[in-house]
Amino acid sequence: MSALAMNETLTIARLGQRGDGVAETVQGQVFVPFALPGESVRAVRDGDRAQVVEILTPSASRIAAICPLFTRCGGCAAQHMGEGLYAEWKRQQVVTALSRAGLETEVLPVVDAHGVGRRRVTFHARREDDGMRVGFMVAGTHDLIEVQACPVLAPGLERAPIVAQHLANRLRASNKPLDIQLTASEAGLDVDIRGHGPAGDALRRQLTEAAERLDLARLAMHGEIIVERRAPFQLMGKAAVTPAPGGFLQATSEGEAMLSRLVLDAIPKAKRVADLFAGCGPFSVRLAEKAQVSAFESDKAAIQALSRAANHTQGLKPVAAEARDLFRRPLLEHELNVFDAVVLDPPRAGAEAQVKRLAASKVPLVAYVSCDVGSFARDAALLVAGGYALERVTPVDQFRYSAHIELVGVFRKTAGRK
Ligand SMILES: C[S@@+](CC[C@H](N)C(=O)[O-])C[C@H]1O[C@@H](n2cnc3c(N)ncnc32)[C@H](O)[C@@H]1O
Repeated sequence: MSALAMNETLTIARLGQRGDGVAETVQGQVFVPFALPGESVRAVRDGDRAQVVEILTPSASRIAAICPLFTRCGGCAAQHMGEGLYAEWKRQQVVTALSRAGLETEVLPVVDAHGVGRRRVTFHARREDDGMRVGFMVAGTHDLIEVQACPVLAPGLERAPIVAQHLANRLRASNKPLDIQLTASEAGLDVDIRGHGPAGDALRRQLTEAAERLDLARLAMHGEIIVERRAPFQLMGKAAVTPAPGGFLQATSEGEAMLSRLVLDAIPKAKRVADLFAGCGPFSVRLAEKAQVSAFESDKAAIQALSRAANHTQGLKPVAAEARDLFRRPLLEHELNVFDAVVLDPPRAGAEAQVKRLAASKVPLVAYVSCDVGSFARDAALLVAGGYALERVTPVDQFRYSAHIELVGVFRKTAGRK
């Protein structure tokens, strides 16, 4: 904190996008982590940020955090918000982004999709004087905080902190900072370690022995499988999908099911559907219960996982899966026009190149799943300019207590290009 730090009383006017309280002062906005609208707080200010020293008048919406590490661990931003305030804060992020892009539509209430909790967690590990330290990053620092249990994780990840510590200890000789990602699957823990570099034969033997001892389903390094004792799978509709190590997965299984339901509801009669940015196929395998699906995705391993799952699931209509970079080689209008509906679920950057082609197409319905309200609003404006009406947006919360929000937007072609 600088020598200019000041201790003063601030009144919180609203919540910022990341969940900080925001006070309006004569010097401009001040962001106050863990303060709520309507609260008066004594705080130490440093530039446009301030740390609460004392809450003078607590908000009626303030609740007790469920985790003793809240405010120290960087994982959660919003355990102190009551349910109503929390849901409206998340919904407003969507409303604000759309209105900034000049878009008007119905934004439905936030759908809670936490379910039994997050099915994937990444621990950071690094060597310190007294051994390997394993934990989460402390918010805004490079410090690690050790975590014995994390209440936002699914029960299948209960052993995750112990497993991560054990694996980190085995890898201590490398002296490298590691990311240890653990995913709860139906067959047990699926682990992928990053940061170590290639494993030689001796280390592979050691890790195989560790996987036995820890009863892991699969252990990989940098996405390369060291040992697969049982194929780790996720149930997606009627399909059992084994994602590639470290491959994308929706954060909760409830979130994946909810996003899929919203997508299916948006395009109920479609007979030919394109699933763009399909990942390992959670939408494709569910859509294929009723429609012929063409899936596109840049990650070859994800496409293989999708194809394998679709081929092994009884009663699905054909699923054609193609590895394709949709930023560089988006589907063109003539390729798009054969579909009754297009589903797209791009990464945070959105899908500008693909959406420009979609805007110029004749596809009647588009279901756009997004994990970033800013890129969604930009892309939505392009679709609207191309003659689509944005009928509704449903925010979906699968990252409980974080500032993150997902959504499903439904677009219908109503006119030619404007
Ligand atoms: C938000 S994930 C969605 C995946 C899938 N729909 C799901 O629900 O699991 C975004 C996907 O886009 C893929 N992706 C990223 N960049 C891409 C690109 N340039 N072209 C095609 N796919 C891309 C990622 O590999 C990832 O699988």
